[in-house]
This record gives sequence, C-alpha cells and structure tokens, in this order.
Amino acid sequence: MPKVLISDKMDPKAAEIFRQRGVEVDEITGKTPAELIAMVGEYDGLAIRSSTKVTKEVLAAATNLKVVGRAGIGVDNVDIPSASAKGVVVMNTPFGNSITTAEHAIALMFALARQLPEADASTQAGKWEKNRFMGVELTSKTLGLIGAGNIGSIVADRAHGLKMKVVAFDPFLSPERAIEIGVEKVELDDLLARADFITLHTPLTDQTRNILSAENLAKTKKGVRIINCARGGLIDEVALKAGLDSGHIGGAALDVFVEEPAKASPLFGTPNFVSTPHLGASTSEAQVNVAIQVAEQMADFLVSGGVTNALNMPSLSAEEAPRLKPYMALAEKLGSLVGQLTHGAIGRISIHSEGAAAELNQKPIVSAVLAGFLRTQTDTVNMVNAPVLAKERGMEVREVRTEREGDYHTLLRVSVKTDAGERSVAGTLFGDQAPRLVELFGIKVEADLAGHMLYVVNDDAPGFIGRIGTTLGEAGVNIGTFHLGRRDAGGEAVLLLSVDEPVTAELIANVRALPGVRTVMALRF
Ligand SMILES: NC(=O)c1ccc[n+]([C@@H]2O[C@H](COP(=O)([O-])OP(=O)(O)OC[C@H]3O[C@@H](n4cnc5c(N)ncnc54)[C@H](O)[C@@H]3O)[C@@H](O)[C@H]2O)c1
Ligand SMILES: O=C(O)CC[C@@H](O)C(=O)O
Repeated sequence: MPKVLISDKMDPKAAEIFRQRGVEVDEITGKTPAELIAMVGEYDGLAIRSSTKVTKEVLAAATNLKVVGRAGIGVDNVDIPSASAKGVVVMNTPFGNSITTAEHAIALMFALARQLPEADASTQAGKWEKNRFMGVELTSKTLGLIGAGNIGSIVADRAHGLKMKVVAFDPFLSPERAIEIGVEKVELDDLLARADFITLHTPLTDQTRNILSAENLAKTKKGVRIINCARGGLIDEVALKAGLDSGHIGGAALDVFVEEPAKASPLFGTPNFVSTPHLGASTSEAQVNVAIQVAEQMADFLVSGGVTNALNMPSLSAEEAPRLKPYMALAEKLGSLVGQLTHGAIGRISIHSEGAAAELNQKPIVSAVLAGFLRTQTDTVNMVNAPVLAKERGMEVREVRTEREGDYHTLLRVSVKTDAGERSVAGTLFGDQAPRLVELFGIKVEADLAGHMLYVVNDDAPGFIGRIGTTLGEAGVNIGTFHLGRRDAGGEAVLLLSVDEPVTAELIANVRALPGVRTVMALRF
C-alpha cells in the first residue's frame, strides 16, 4: 500500500480521501528540515502547502518518493529540477484557491482605499478620528493588473463589477484573451503611468523579480496604491518603504514578503501600509478545494498511474491510464530494444504511431520510449526525467502520427539516427493488451520482448537452428520462446530466443563460434 506524508497543515478531507483510496497516510506537520530528511525515506508521496521546503537534500533522502503534491498554486518551495532529475512527479492544484486569492486582493484594495485597518485600530482605541480617514472611491479608477492569468482575470472580473477600468501588463496575454476578460493590454510603463491601483498576479521568475523596482515605482502615478497577493520579491520592499514615506505611494498592502514568515520588516508601522500573513489562499472553501484536489491527484497517481496537473510530466487521466498502459509497456520495450542494440551517440530518436496508437495522448508514449531507451545507459531514468535526460544527451526527439492503419490495426515504430544511419523497430499490441515486436531493423519477426533473451544475426542456411539448439542445450540453458525472421532466403536472418537463465559470456562466445553467426548479444527486458 502506498504511503503519503502530509507535512503541512491541510484540511482533514485530504487524509480522508487518501484513506478511502487505499493510501496510508501520516500527518506530521511543523518538522525542521533535518527532521523531515530523517523521516521522508519511508514515503511514496509528500503532500505540502507552502511551509515544507522540498529541497535537493530532502529529495536525496526521499528514496521511495514518487510524487510531491502542492495543495495550492506556487511551487517555489519545491526544487523542481532536482525532483525531475530524480524522477519525482510534482503536482499542484492550479485553480482551487484562485477565487479566494482574487477576493483577498479585492479586500486589500478596499482596505487601502478606505484605510480600514488604521480606522479600526483608532476607533477601538476610543479616538473617533472621523476627519483623519478620508478615503477614495474605486468607481471609475484605473486598476493595473500585472499578470492576467487565473487570479488576475478573476480580479479583473470583480473590478468590472466595481466599475473600474482595468489595464493589464502580461507579455503572454493574447489580444483575444484580453478582449474576453475585458482588459486593455498595455506595456508596463503605460500601466505604471496610468494606474490608480496596481495589483500583482505573476509567479516569481527571473523576469518578474523586482518588477516593481525603485525605478519602476518612480514611474507610477502619485498616490498609487499597490497590492501584492502573489509572491514576495515582486516588489523592492526598501523602495516601497521609501515611496510610502515620501508620500509618492498612497498605500501598499502585502500578503507576501521576500522573507517569510515575515516577523520583522522595515515596512511594519509605516502609515498606509497594510499586511496579512500570506492569507491569500486561506478560506475554508479554498482549503477544502485544494486538499481534496491534491489528495485525489496524488492517490490517482499512486494507485492507478493517472497524472493531473503535473509540472514536470505530461498529464494522463485516470481514465486514459488503463488504455495507455499497454502502449507504454510496448513503448518502453521498443525503446529498450533499440537502446540495447544501438551503440554510440544517437542524434535523433523518432516515435511514429500508426492506426489506433495515433489517436492516443502521445506524450506519455514518447516519455516511455525515452525511458526504455535511456535505461540502457542509466538506471536513474523514468518517465519524468527521460525527456530532460534525452535533451541533456543532445538527442532530438521527433513525434509522428499516421491515423490510417497499415498492416496492423495499431503500431508503434521507434527509429534512431546514428552515424551509421537510421534503423527502426516496430511493435503492436495483440488483443489490444500484449506488446509484440513485429519488425526489427527491416526484418519481419514476431516476438514477445520479456525476460532474458538472446539476439542472433546469422546467415540463413540449413542446419543453423539445430546447431544453436544443441549449443544452448549443452550449456544447460532452457529455451522459452523461439522467434525467427529473415530479410530474404539465404540472406540475413534474425533469431530472438527467450531463455530461462541470464545469458552468460561463455554462451555468447559459444554461439558466436557457430558457422554463419554475424552478431550475438544478450538482451534483458
Ligand atoms: N497569496 C497567496 O496565498 C496565493 C494564493 C494563490 C496563488 N498565489 C500566487 O499568485 C500568483 C498568480 O497565480 P495564478 O494562478 O494567477 O497564476 P497563472 O499562472 O494563472 O497566472 C500568472 C500570469 O502571470 C503572467 N506572467 C508571467 N510572467 C510575466 C511577466 N514577466 N510579466 C507579466 N506577467 C507575467 C503569465 O502570463 C500568467 O498569465 C502565483 O505566483 C501564485 O503562486 C498566491
Ligand atoms: O498554502 C497557502 O496558504 C498559500 C498558497 C499560495 O501561496 C499558492 O501559491 O497557492
């Protein structure tokens, strides 16, 4: 039974779902990095929010780990390249807390417009300072969105309801989508010059870090109010403090900080500054959503191989998984066969799907071919890291589909291009389930690729089959299956034998010594 550790505070629904789906679960929160490293080795899955840092060191200690599930959106607390290199799938729940976070941004916008936190503190202190708190209306004001993805577009929708004009800076926003969500797509400088309120909704990347730098803050309209419910690091906090102190910035509300937890900040106590402790996603609705979603996604993956919302692997629904499973087995075997039979650097690997295979999601099939191929070079490869490793090894990966059926109702062909030219192998599924090799380097052959095998290329001549049978019999090796193919009568022939024991170097030498043998190799599937 797979075992999952929930290492951050999560709605109890998550544990409930894991148990219902046959996954054992421990909920142990608040551990130090060293404590997590000491315990993580026994788990197949790690369910987290933002407190647990899944570092390279944690991943190195996580010897059984197959999946990290983030109940939320941002995965900047997970070292994704290290997870990919280790073959660990990283998933998030991209929509479960979007509405809640958008609402928090709107709430902070109101808090700034009407100085609600200060007014509340003053009133409860018995001051009744009616003249001190003069606010501004939101109606007709311009809201500048930096980032118009899931959350940004919900904020835009809510702002329209407040009769605001919305302009957006997002280099990846298409003109059609801008029209659909009712925003004017603008350049950053234009937004800075026009916005009365600015709200940030981008991830923290090399391009967005300090997007509101001292220089950019200086370009904003005097009195601008700024909200950040996305990630600390998008705003230069020192420059923000200076802008608030000088009065150029009329107000700022931060839910996120460069250093979290933010227990001290030069911004604390600054007039017109409002803060919340990374509460954007903290509503009961959002926490139930993300807990259910992360547990379902992780259980799907651990129990039935379904992949949803993975950041380092193609998606594969739990419904698709059973249909794709035999194809992935075939793809992996063909990749492995080509890998075992090909020596030297591979310039290109092509995966061609024909007939029924062409109708399927190709990404998992391609990953399985690459994993099978690369496993002959490294044993740390799997479906997650195979595309990364192939790229690192300079392999060009091509994907071709032909929906028309050929000789077989479904076929996968794997071709590799080396300095010696292009060679291919092809396989089908018998009864839509059982993988079978049907072509090997242009020779028709029909073989099951399983267990220990012996591959022989020889001259097609009478008596050869008897001689090889005797050689194996004398070595005490039992033959399981025997598959033959030949290019033409008297020409090159191929023999694929499955044997019950590992093929020894001595047996290979004995077979190689037989007359007419051109190549002999042990294969393992
Ligand atoms: N405060 C919280 O508790 C909380 C909760 C949920 C999400 N978040 C954070 O909010 C952010 C946005 O989440 P989302 O679901 O909307 O993500 P999303 O991926 O749907 O949207 C991000 C948008 O940013 C845009 N973008 C990327 N690079 C940009 C750049 N250089 N300049 C301008 N725009 C750029 C993208 O094109 C995309 O449209 C994420 O960082 C997420 O982690 C915070
Ligand atoms: O889990 C949380 O409370 C924060 C989540 C938020 O930062 C996210 O990116 O989804």
